[in-house]
Amino acid sequence: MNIPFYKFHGTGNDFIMVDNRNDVFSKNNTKLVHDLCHRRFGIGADGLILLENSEISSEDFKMVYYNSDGNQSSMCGNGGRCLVAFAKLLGIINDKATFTAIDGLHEATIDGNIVSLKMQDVLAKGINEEELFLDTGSPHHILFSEEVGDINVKRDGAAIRYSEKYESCGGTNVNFVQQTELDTFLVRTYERGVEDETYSCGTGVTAVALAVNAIGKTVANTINLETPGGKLQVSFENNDGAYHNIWLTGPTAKVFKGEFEC
Ligand SMILES: N[C@H](CCC[C@H](N)C(=O)O)C(=O)O
Repeated sequence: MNIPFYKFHGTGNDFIMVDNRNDVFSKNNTKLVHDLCHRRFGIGADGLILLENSEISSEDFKMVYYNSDGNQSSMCGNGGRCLVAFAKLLGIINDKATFTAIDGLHEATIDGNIVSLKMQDVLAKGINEEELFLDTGSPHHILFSEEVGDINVKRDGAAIRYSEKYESCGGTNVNFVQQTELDTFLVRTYERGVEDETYSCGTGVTAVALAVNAIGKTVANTINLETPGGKLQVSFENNDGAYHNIWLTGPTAKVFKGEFEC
């Protein structure tokens, strides 16, 4: 069977998008997803995302996310943003969306190629710079640096991702952060399940934005995150460490359409 796909990226975090409302995709075929995401022998992507019908009629669709290792994984912020753009292209939505992902319900808005995605609430009480870990739909360890450009992200990220500290919980993503202005931070991310640096990570920059506010590096509640793949913005409200009304905003792009056999 030939299955059509679209290739999208959100600030360089790139995905194979499949309209699976007719359940055409073999969802337990880890090898297929891995091979499709392979940068040399496949289409090439950080992940693969299925758009499916939601069991809840008031929702526009459901998101199923796979990392490029072929395994289903936790929430993907950039992938969620790209999925909203994909749903718009398919004519499923107009300028707003409500969908279910593995971490629950998400609202989103789209204006041109800019998608804003509402993230789940996060409790960031009592965190400190020495032990910065937040789960924003995916797990994120955060480290600060004077010069993120000098870091070997693949080597140093993997060391933390595979460390004993995170072994029992399936590992973590790792974000290296450099403050450049009061409300602006450079972020480089090692992604679990890609097992390499990605050009950006939506749940990662969300974790960074909440963390820098929670530990007092900024009092801003709209944070600019600059990643190798582009610029993202995270805005939020904070009630004594309980972060809510968290929105991840940034560009998305459709790169090409194709089809694969399976
Ligand atoms: N690799 C992540 C999921 C994708 C996160 C990232 N692509 C994003 O935009 O949030 C994990 O397995 O925890």
